[in-house]
Amino acid sequence: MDDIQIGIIMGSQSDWPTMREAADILDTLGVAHEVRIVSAHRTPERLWEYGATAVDRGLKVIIAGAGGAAHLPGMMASKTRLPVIGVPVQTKALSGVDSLYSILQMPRGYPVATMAIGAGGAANAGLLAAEILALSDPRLAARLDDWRASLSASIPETPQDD
Ligand SMILES: Nc1c(C(=O)O)ncn1[C@@H]1O[C@H](COP(=O)(O)O)[C@@H](O)[C@H]1O
Repeated sequence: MDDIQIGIIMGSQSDWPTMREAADILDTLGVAHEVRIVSAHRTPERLWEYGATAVDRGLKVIIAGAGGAAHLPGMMASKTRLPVIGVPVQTKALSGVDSLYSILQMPRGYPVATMAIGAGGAANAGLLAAEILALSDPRLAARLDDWRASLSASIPETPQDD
């Protein structure tokens, strides 16, 4: 794998079962990435440092997952001009709708590309990050094309009995 260009961050250890879906798809596509716990609420200095150094460290895309009052993706978008892809983590109390709205409703000027709630959203975050890198990486683009073709090929034309 090449230099690390994608950072996956999450608000808590408890987000990892969801966010590892993003890491898994990047592993499958051969895209180097790092994974960190960073919380706007609990580790604000860590968030500030991560955002302030992200460009100089060579990151190209940040995937940020958080649940509930999910300020992490938006605060990271405030701190770096790198594209931030937000993943709303499912919550017990409000099923992740709280996370979704927290991440989605950014003020004009600081966008967060917001995925679906939960594991599917995390996997799509990994894919979207890879698609962004593939714009300037033909070999990754070819791997993505292959991955998409094999997904299509795995879908039967008719429903099967169990
Ligand atoms: N939303 C945030 C932020 C943040 O946005 O900075 N930091 C932690 N959290 C979220 O709190 C939830 C519960 O965390 P715990 O399980 O650690 O209590 C997690 O989903 C995390 O993303």
